[in-house]
Amino acid sequence: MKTFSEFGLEPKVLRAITEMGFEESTPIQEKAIPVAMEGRDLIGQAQTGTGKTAAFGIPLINKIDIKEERIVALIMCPTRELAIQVAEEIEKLGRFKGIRSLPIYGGQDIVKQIRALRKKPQIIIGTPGRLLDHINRKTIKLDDVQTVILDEADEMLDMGFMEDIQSILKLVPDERQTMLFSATMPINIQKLAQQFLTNPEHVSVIPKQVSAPLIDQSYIELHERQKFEALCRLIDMEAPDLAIIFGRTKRRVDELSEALQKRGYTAEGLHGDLSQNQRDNVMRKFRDGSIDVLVATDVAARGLDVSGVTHVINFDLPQDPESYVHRIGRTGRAGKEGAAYTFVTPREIDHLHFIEKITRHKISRKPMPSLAEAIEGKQKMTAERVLEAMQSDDHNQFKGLAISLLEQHDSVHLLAAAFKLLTGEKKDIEIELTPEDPIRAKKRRPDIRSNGRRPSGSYGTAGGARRNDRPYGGDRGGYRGGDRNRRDGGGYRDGGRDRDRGRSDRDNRGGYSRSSNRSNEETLV
Ligand SMILES: Nc1ncnc2c1ncn2[C@@H]1O[C@H](COP(=O)(O)OP(=O)(O)OP(=O)(O)O)[C@@H](O)[C@H]1O
Ligand SMILES: [Mg+2]
Repeated sequence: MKTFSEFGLEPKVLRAITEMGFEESTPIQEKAIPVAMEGRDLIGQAQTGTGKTAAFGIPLINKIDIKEERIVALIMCPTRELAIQVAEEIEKLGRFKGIRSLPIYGGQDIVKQIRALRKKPQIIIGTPGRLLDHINRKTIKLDDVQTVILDEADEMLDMGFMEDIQSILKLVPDERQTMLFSATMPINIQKLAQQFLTNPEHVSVIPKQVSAPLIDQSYIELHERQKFEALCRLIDMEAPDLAIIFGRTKRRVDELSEALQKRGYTAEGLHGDLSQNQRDNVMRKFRDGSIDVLVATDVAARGLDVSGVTHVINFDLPQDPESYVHRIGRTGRAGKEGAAYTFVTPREIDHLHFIEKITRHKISRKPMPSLAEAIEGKQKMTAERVLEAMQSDDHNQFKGLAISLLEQHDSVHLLAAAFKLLTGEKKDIEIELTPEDPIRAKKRRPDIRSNGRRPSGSYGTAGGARRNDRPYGGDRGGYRGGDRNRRDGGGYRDGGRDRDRGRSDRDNRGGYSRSSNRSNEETLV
């Protein structure tokens, strides 16, 4: 892997990269940065968690003239949380150069945004709905934009976003550099890219499977009514540091997070019907570890980078292979390992096989965790917590109590009772969730995933992409990040009260309707 000093970047940009703890470039960065620095349009595809943000962020920051007082670059993201996160990374990369960037997304006070826009940011990172709002109010002008980036391009160009993106890009001069990035590039992105890109270079780092290599993928076959018990057992057995649980609908997420709380887990839900304030709070708590379990709709499937996520659990099977790849990609990031579990009801098995086929990765079957395994996991966890607490000195105040209790009671009984309390055991609380309908297998012509040249079922690298000659699997060399504290939750702004108007409502809900699920839209994200 190349070190960043080999790209010919400005010293101030290099310094920012070093400060972020990046030592070597990742494969997509190594390939995309030089192409982007030539000013060419590009389509960049690489597995989840492999540094695509910096792959476009670094050349962008390097390129911008610091004296510029106009908006010269536009980054579009499908969700608010992602816009916030990308803005943070851009901010860090541009810190020493003094680049001014601004996130613009729905749910935040528009007046506040207008005030911030007066400071003449050079880069806007936004969600399409709110961007259009500003364009219509003439508070954002795109006449001087020279670089456009669509993060999660396939999602952005999905039917739900297409119209907005078209309206926005019409206002950007044709003489510009346009870059698309995503871990998944369905073949139809080609047609769409033709509209927006000029002679793009395809930069792809997808060895043979599109999902990230360090994720251990398994599924558990069970009935709908067994899911909640299985989930609790799985969490107990696996004792994740941080886990994201994906549910199909907002109602599902609400019910599930409430049920988990009742059973004593620190869980909260994230979906597009919450206020921006609530969404920000949930994300902040998850990033700083004050909740261990995030229950979310697909609003959290794309791009979110929270370090310490060891587990992703698909409580409901995702609608399509792309969603599967992105959901599980919330773990196993930046060279770390992760585990992904998917619950599948008997009627959904075909759909699971379809996902396996398209992603070209076998998902291994695991039995439903037994009660014994769950109890063992929980006990181990509790013992670890107690032993950890013993290492620190701040339990001295309890020593007197311990001595006096031990004089009166049997030590084994005493400790066992304390353990019981500590495990927060609340198994007797009855939980009932509203059942969800099973996902039906959708037969998709296999070749729409491929670039037309590869065998059916192959996951398309972007168009005529040059396949990476070197498998990426297991190569952790590219990641020797220092001790970057990603869980500081910094930069999460308080949401405003205003709601997006009409057309940006999708953005306000933070969700995105997929063309394939239109009829089912209410229940999605
Ligand atoms: N060169 C590098 N060295 C070490 N860590 C890096 C490097 N580049 C990026 N990272 C870190 O890797 C993590 C994942 O990066 P990023 O979010 O950009 O992934 P991504 O490819 O966009 O994933 P997704 O497809 O899920 O959006 C981030 O925490 C980022 O800071
Ligand atoms: Mg990303």
